[in-house]
Amino acid sequence: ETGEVAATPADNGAEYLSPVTIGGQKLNLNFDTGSSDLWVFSTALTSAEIGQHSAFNPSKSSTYKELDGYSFSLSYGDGSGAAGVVGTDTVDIGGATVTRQAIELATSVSSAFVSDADSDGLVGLAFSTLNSVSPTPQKTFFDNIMSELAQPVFTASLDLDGSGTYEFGTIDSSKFTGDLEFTPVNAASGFWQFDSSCYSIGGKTYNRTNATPAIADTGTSLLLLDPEVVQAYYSQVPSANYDSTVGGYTYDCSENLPDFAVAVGDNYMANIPGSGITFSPVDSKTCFGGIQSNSGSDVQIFGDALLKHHFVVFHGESNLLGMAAK
Ligand SMILES: O[C@H]1CN[C@@H](c2nc(-c3ccc(C(F)(F)F)cc3)no2)C1
Repeated sequence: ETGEVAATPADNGAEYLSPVTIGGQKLNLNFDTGSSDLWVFSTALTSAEIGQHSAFNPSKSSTYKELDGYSFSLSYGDGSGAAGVVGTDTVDIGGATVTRQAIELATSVSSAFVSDADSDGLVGLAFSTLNSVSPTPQKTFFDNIMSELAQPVFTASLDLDGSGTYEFGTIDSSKFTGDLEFTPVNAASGFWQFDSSCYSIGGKTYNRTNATPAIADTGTSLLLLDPEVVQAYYSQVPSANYDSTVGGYTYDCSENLPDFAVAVGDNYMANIPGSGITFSPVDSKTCFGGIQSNSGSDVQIFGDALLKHHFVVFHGESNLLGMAAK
């Protein structure tokens, strides 16, 4: 079995959404390799909360089964969150289908999700150990389907031009160039976590002692690195400075930015060309960088700002992360 869906940029490229059919109802969901809950807007929300979203209506699905007394409550890195009830239903992602997938129906969502009008919820693709359902944590879609897949993998090939895809069960070699390099993942963290101990700026490589590990997180827009790395990068950008009003490093959009690369394990340097560093404009002449600080937290977050330049393989059986240029 295999499945393939488009990954379409939304929210000015801050996220990528893919169509998922649940109990015959189609929703546009954010595939998030940094969390492990599949949750959706539901008709239990108020019409003000639902707004332009598609909301799952359990009473309209002939295959939905409530998990009596089960609930979930989630909060994301940026303080947003959702909470509600849990059931199972048939979930189809581009043809890859799980018949009894736990789906988490939001009965409350934070304002940021209400105003993020394009996303109808999330598909968590980190490890099931991080699932938030009480009293019994539930398995992710990938965990449920892995044994049925032609290969126990899913891949992310994100692209701002709208050509991006998520695929389950196959590695499409037409989607990358050069070698696919695999790195061991520390699944005990619950994340797709690996070591990253060097980086390069404008082609000059720097080795690091006690670098914090990194995670591959398709649900994070930016590349959130240790402060010393971020300061080193923007020290090479004359007009760059930390602007607390926007909460990050900004610079003149006219700057000729140096290339940046960061290690994924011991045998892959993931490069971002200087022309691909900017995340968004702040005003007519100032730009906000895709490289920002993780504020000294104990993990570096390799989000879409990095991942969209690469073909990424998440190998569930051998806990490996594969990276290739494209
Ligand atoms: O928690 C970590 C797991 N992956 C990261 C993640 N963050 C979100 C998110 C999506 C949409 C929104 C909102 F719509 F703006 F509310 C907020 C957060 N989705 O994955 C962070």
